[in-house]
Amino acid sequence: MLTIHNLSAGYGKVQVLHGISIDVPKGQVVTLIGSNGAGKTTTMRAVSGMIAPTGGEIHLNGKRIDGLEPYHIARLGLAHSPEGRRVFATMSVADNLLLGAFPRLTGSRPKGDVAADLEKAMALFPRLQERRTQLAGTLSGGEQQMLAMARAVMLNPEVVLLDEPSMGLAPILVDEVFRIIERLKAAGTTMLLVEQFAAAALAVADYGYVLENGRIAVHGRAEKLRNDPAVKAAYLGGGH
Ligand SMILES: Nc1ncnc2c1ncn2[C@@H]1O[C@H](COP(=O)(O)OP(=O)(O)OP(=O)(O)O)[C@@H](O)[C@H]1O
Repeated sequence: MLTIHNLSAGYGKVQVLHGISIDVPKGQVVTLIGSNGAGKTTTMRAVSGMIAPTGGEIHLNGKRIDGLEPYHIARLGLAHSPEGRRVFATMSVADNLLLGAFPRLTGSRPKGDVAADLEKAMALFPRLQERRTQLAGTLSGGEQQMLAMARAVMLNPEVVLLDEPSMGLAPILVDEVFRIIERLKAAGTTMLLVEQFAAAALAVADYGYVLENGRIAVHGRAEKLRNDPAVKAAYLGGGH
């Protein structure tokens, strides 16, 4: 579904990713783990077109997407729920969600029934349903994070990139975020997940990649990585 081949990317003269390859098969959850600064967010940004890759190829559903503009990549079915809850603070919860469907309305993909999808998203995220007319800027951090995830789902995406969905959340909300990821997975959503809680990410994922200094150090079935002594020692100590 999503294949990243030999991807290099960075910021100006600073090269962050040095030829990484990742495969995200249809209907699976793949997690990318690594320490701060390893390049996880940079990978997500390169895939969704927020930064231009300097090398390699990215294919979505067989179509080459590297070098395309972000709106074009979104129209092709790739939704990015970015780090840091980028919601539209002065718009209502419902309007934020409808904006998530905007690439569908402007693109060549089938429009589908946006109103029905809005209700589906509300059912998946009951907290948002309770606050649907409230301005997004007045939501708590956890609720804003859920709004960013729900907005990504409104695209009816082929693939969702979830960047640190649990960042800064109280433990009870972290559990809720992982429950929602489980539900999305059960509904057949294909996801690439970046998470600080590597153990929880590997518990929900089918496959994992460990990124170290912009290179893939290890990859394998999630269960295998969870039992790998080196991965355990470096990434699975404590945490969620
Ligand atoms: N906008 C930017 N301009 C310049 N350098 C950047 C920018 N964003 C990130 N970097 C640098 O790129 C490197 C990789 O950052 P990235 O955010 O991809 O790491 P990460 O693995 O997601 O870590 P974290 O969990 O801390 O977000 C870091 O050295 C970081 O300082």
